[in-house]
Amino acid sequence: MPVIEVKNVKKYYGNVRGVNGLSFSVEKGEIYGFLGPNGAGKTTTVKILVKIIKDYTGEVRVLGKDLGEWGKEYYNKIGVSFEFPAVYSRLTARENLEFFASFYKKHLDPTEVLKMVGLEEKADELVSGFSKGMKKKLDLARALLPDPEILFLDEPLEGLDPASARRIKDLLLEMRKSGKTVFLTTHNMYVADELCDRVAFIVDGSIRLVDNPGELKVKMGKRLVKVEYVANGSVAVKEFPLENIGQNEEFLRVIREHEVRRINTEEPTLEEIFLKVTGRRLV
Ligand SMILES: Nc1ncnc2c1ncn2[C@@H]1O[C@H](COP(=O)(O)OP(=O)(O)OP(=O)(O)O)[C@@H](O)[C@H]1O
Repeated sequence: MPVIEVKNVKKYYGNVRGVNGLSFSVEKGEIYGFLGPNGAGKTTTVKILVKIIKDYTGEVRVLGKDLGEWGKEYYNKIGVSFEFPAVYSRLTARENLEFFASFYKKHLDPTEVLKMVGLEEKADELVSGFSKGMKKKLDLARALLPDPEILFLDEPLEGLDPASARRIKDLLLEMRKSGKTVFLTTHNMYVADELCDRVAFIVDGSIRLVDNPGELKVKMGKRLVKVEYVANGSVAVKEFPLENIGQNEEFLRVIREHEVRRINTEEPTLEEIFLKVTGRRLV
């Protein structure tokens, strides 16, 4: 069942295209990655979905209702964390969450949420002394407070050290298991590849391609088998198409007649696919 349905959405800032003819849908319980070059329209899309931008044309339905029909209760159903953390420096981490919690009728326990993002030991420290990564984690904690059905995250792992990033990735995977939906934007292809059930490539304000990262690699790349073997006393390398490898006479000859050192299958990375689809460089 789709929780987000976007049909032919357009938003212009004067003459400047934000998004133009954007259509996609996100299923309940998936981690959906929105990928695209700078200026493609990712932030514009998220701003439309969280009701910051209202003057768009086209149809947007979230959790079964037209976006225009949702009132304040919408913010009990969604959690939003943008690239730049929206937290107060003069309060402690716990005070921040208690403050934001006061806006909700129902919310998770701030101490629990701090534990979820790995900030329990910093709970009573002032945010003014927090690093960029700690603020990012606190902002995610803030987004988690209403126990939202859908989480909108802009570059959720930006600035996190590897251990923190792992913890947040596991948290997002756990949320998915419990039926929550995560909509994230990122420029990090490894993050997208590891976390996302589907990725959408947005170019010039509309979607160019949507698929599962694993499927994409099979479809977009010619999969090759690379064989390293010893010939005349030195190591040689040959590549063969993976398709029907068992019937490939040349491949069979090489592995029968030589000492084989290594056989690898190679597939394109999501980064290579991104560059192919968008025709641009990663920034
Ligand atoms: N407030 C605004 N006023 C005018 N133009 C804007 C405004 N916000 C965005 N734009 C323009 O709309 C286009 C899409 O921008 P958007 O921020 O949605 O892209 P993005 O995909 O999020 O890019 P990035 O990866 O750099 O964050 C860009 O050309 C941008 O300059």
